[in-house]
Amino acid sequence: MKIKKVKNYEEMSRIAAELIIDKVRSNPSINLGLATGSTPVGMYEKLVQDHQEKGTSYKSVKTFNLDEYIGLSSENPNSYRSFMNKQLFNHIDIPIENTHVPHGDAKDPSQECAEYEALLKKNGGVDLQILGIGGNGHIGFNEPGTSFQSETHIIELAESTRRANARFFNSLEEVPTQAITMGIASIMQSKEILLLVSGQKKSQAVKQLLQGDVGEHFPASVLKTHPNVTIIADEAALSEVTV
Ligand SMILES: N[C@@H]1[C@@H](O)[C@H](O)[C@@H](COP(=O)(O)O)O[C@@H]1O
Repeated sequence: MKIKKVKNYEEMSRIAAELIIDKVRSNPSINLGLATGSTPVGMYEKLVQDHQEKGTSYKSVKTFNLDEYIGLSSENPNSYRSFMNKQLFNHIDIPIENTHVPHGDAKDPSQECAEYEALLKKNGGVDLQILGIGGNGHIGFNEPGTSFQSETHIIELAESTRRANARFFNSLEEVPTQAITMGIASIMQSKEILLLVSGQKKSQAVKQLLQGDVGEHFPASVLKTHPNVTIIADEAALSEVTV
């Protein structure tokens, strides 16, 4: 894993956006794997700004999001589909049919998982996957204990994850208990991975990632076995380790 140490959230967002813009310009039909959460918001803002000012086009780009809450329709403001439309898709020239987020309100969530995995394969997989990390080491919504062999599947959200994400909802009770997430194996099939980490509250997770063992107890540790991972982390996130 390559580690790029940056000053703060702003610099992390800028460098991540520059990397993506470079990739999109050199491969206009790239398949991007996208993440939600607070971490990539600044990066999306910069992609939108660049599109508006410099005209980087996403006409032939395809996107595949990591996960979605089960039970939330795409119109629900807390769905990851709404998040992506609001943060990115509505502001760039990507055809909406090129954007993929698992359907959280699918009648048969298991079938939706199988179809999402098939969709990834049919499109040749993800070229560049953007990731954030949960405080407990989750990537996508793959909670501790998830098999490294897992493909897109249904997950019971950890209590700590529901609490961390409750800030987006009116109350903790409203946070869904399950999600559909790309599996660890699905994520690992990506040709390249970019992990973004910012802030003191992620410093223990970063320490465990960099200094701990590889194992299913800490999902992000699998990234150490991938040949092409870059971590962009700010000083606060790296405050517990020396790099
Ligand atoms: N499913 C998402 C992840 O994809 C995200 O990386 C993580 C961290 O979120 P944040 O960036 O808000 O800290 O938690 C969420 O639960």
